Amino acid sequence: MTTIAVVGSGSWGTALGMVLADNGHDVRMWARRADQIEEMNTKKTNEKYLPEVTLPETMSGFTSLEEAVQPVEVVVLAVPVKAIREETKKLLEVSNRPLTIIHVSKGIEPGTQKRVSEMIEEEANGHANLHSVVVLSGPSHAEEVSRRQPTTVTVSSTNLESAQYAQDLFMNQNFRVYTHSDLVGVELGGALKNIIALVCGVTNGLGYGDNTKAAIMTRGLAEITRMGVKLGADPLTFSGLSGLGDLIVTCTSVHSRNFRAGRLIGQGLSLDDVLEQMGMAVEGVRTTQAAFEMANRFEVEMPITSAIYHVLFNGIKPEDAAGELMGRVKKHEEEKLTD
Ligand SMILES: NC(=O)C1=CN([C@@H]2O[C@H](COP(=O)(O)OP(=O)(O)OC[C@H]3O[C@@H](n4cnc5c(N)ncnc54)[C@H](OP(=O)(O)O)[C@@H]3O)[C@@H](O)[C@H]2O)C=CC1
Ligand SMILES: O=C(CO)COP(=O)(O)O
Repeated sequence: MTTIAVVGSGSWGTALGMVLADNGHDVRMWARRADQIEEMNTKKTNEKYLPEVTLPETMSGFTSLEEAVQPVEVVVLAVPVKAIREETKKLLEVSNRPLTIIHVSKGIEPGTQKRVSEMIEEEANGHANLHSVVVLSGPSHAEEVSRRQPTTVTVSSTNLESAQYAQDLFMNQNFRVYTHSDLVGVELGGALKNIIALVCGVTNGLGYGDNTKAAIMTRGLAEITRMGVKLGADPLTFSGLSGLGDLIVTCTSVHSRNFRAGRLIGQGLSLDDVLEQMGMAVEGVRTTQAAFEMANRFEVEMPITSAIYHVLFNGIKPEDAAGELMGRVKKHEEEKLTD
């Protein structure tokens, strides 16, 4: 039995806390809202994020980050990407133990174009108590994990032993965990598929059907792979769980917030209205901005990312963006990814 803190008690943090509790670990959940912690401790529910789910007795909630992390050497960091730097900083300040941080967030930071593990390492600069950073990613909606439905994910780290440690913590009969050595590819796949899911949602909102969805998913994977290879990832990683696997689940599942947000945009709502209506992390929006910057910076062609960027941030109508994509110059489908 290991004592583990989960920082962030939204859908994903809560579902992963349940997996750890099922595995016999003592799980200390942190949330910033006192009413939520009160609910989790007394009613054993988290109605806002995972309705109709009962939390295990071995999950306890804390509003004090210090209290939550004080006895632990492993933290699952489960906040939206925009909160990663702040929570990492606070976490390292209040802990006096060597920490393994398992991050589970899927996105890239606009402005810096950093992956989440890079943001964590940057914030830890000067702190002796960061032992290692692991990413956990793959096709895994919280709603299904919390109902103990068979799910597979991948963990990756520059420190293989830490990835194996995370694998052992999470692995059970319903939750199968693979290790992977390509940290860059695993993080990029998880982040960039959210953009493609947004676009699939937009096409759905426009009334387009399955041909369009298949086109966006396939050509989306092509541009994710193109960018990944440019940044040093193994192209094969994008055919794995954290690439194609997560792309499939996010572009096709009713649970996907990115897909649902995209659908509302396709139906004509403004981005602000959509984000307010969703009330949960829609990571694809900020990651679209970051990926658009990366495409320009590294001169990588990402036409689908570019189209949704102009829809989200420049007022281009979704149907006009679709027309632009279809009217691009003739192309050969196969491409050479490396020089
Ligand atoms: N949901 C899923 O199925 C999956 C999600 N992920 C990834 O996990 C990450 C978290 O997503 P998810 O749990 O779904 O998001 P939710 O929207 O369900 O929950 C977000 C959680 O983070 C907290 N939070 C939001 N902003 C801040 C902040 N600035 N500082 C501290 N805490 C904050 C929220 O607290 P409050 O309630 O107080 O606002 C809430 O507890 C995302 O990167 C997502 O892509 C990955 C795989 C699956
Ligand atoms: O990453 C996810 C499933 O693997 C969750 O996707 P959404 O954030 O779109 O719900």
